[in-house]
Amino acid sequence: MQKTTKKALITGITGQDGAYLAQLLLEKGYEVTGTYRRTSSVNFWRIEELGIQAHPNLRLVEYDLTDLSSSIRLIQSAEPDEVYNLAAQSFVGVSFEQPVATASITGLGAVHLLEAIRIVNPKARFYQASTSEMFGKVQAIPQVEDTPFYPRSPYGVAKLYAHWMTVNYRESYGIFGSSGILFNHESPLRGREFVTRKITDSVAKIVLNKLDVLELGNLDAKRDWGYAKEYVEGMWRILQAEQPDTFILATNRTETVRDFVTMAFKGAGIDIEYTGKGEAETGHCARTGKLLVRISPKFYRPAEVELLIGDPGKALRELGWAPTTTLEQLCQMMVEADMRRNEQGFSF
Ligand SMILES: C[C@H]1O[C@H](OP(=O)(O)OP(=O)(O)OC[C@H]2O[C@@H](n3cnc4c(=O)[nH]c(N)nc43)[C@H](O)[C@@H]2O)[C@@H](O)[C@@H](O)C1=O
Repeated sequence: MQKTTKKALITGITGQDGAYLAQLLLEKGYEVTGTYRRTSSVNFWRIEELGIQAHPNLRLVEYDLTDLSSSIRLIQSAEPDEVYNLAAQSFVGVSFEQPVATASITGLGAVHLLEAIRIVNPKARFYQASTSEMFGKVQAIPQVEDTPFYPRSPYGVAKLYAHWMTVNYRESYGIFGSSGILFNHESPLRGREFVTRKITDSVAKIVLNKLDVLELGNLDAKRDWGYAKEYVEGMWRILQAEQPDTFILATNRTETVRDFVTMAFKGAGIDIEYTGKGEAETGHCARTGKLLVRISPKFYRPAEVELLIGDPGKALRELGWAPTTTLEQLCQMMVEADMRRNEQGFSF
């Protein structure tokens, strides 16, 4: 592989996508600056699991993207050719409880970086992590780049603002600002607050007798789930394009949360059967009848996104990007990782 001498800045390096993207860029020869937020317990387990935390071309810096002057100093010191804005308050459920913080971090944070680029180095390329949550109450099936947006959560609204500001800086100041509208993307590095990882971690715990029952919210929600490691390759390709633009990354397949639960238990050798409807629905082991899944209203959201399915045709045509990992393979990979972690007595 031809090595590059470019410099990249990744905000949110402690997250799933930040870790995978850092790994990819380091393999390509980039010098990477990765930012993390000061919290009481900064967590580097993902970059440690990928074995890149001590890479000589990786520099970790503390940064708060709600602060404009820090953003300016960050662009000055990192001197990036490419900026990937992956930092966010990214949990949809939490955004209903913390709408203002979500707006500030997820929405305004992107503008701080855009302003810093405009002031310090307008030639730096900017990638904004946009999301299928912007389609929310979907206006077309499947969703494509020009499907009208209709966000259904404070998170979706904040991301839509950041998305349009990226377009606006592109059109107003000629900044190479691109948006990847990524549909759900999962992996063994996914946080346990998200439903797929919650499910695979719980399946492992149930099999190992560390948990009794898996409690979930809306099992009917349908999502287009892909493999995060492939999606960060798409992010990189988006910034290598000749022109800044907006691209959907998705698999064009949608399944319910219930289907994912069935798949995950199957991956651990358990067939599950469901009875009842709505809040009374339960899932049982087909062989023993043991209760495995029940509904808890506390996991319902005030407004739900019922169905997402994206058409990644433009990314295939213009970037040569296409996902290859099936949902069954992805689910199996996650179940195996969680079995291993729980057997070893730790799980993040
Ligand atoms: C693309 C997009 O993808 C993600 O957003 P999300 O789709 O909200 O992801 P999730 O895994 O939290 O929920 C998926 C579905 O699953 C339902 N669901 C049922 N029961 C539980 C449950 O117990 N926990 C959770 N978390 N969800 C549940 C829940 O109601 C929803 O319908 C983020 O990365 C976001 O940052 C992003 O941009």
